[in-house]
Amino acid sequence: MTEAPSTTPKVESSEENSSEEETFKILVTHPEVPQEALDLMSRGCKLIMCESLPPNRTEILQKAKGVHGMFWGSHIPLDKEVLDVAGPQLKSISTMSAGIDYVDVEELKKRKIPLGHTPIVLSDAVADLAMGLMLSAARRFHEGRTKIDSSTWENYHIEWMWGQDIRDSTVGFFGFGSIGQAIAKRLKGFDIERVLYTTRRPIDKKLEKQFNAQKVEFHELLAQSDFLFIAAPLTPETEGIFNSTAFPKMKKTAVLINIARGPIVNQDDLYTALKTNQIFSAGIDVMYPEPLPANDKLLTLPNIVITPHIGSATKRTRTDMATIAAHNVLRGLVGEPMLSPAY
Ligand SMILES: O=C(O)C(=O)CO
Repeated sequence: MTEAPSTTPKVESSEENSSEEETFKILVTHPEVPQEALDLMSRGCKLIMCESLPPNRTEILQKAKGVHGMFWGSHIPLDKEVLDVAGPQLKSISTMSAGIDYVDVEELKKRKIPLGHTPIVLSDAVADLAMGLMLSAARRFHEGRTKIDSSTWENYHIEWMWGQDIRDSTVGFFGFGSIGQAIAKRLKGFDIERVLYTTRRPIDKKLEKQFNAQKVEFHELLAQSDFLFIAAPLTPETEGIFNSTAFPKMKKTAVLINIARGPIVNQDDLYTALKTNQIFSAGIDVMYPEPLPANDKLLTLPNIVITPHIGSATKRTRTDMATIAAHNVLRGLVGEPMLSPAY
């Protein structure tokens, strides 16, 4: 990779004639950050490693004082308290995630601290998982497994375990950024009829053409989609938007897939929609809370496939995310533009 900053990160010493060369200190908030990223950062900087698993806020707060950079390796809230504890010398932060809903972005902007994150590089892995959820929810993988376990395998019925066809379907995207487009690319082999989408930001006309995609209003997306992917960030506008008002507008045969953030869907309302067959099924990789308690009522339903937030969980993807986050932090320290700035 050639993304290292053009100068070696060094603190400008405030002491005249200081003989001791000071180096930047970077707080690494997760003990399992891939070695490639640690090697990059430790070349010119001193790493302050957090050791707790699961990562814990108390340890982060204990170790944050006086650091210049933060490699934020978990989804623990990154807020005013953390920034206050760290102090005014803090000049660069990167998350190791695409979503930054757990970061107080306004507070960071106010303090003029650059923030990096790691979108794009995970889009393929997340899209692969989304395809898996789509197929397994459409064709009832989870329910099928329970039929085997309970010796109720009854395929002598012609209509037993009928699922939904993907060919000739209308696929909707709530959010059509990098992840949505990676899913649409994969769908090209499935002979779907058309793609509908909603987005905050307009997308390139060339992309619309490439995916035969059409921008629609949210209510049309709900009414027309046979498969509906949620691939948008969690914001005050998207929180809870899939709720008891939205589900009755969807087709009874619709399959909902969420690989973005749990709270975009009102989970109680999703439970009711699945239980009462307002929609056919769902496949979700994200939910709330995470981890989902083993006694959560969603887990009692036959028509939902649930994975434990593993969208980006492959060795290559997580290593790339960590490496990009490390470059972001290093670049922020020397005042260079980050590889993938969040703003
Ligand atoms: O990077 C993120 O935001 C994720 O949730 C990865 O799955």
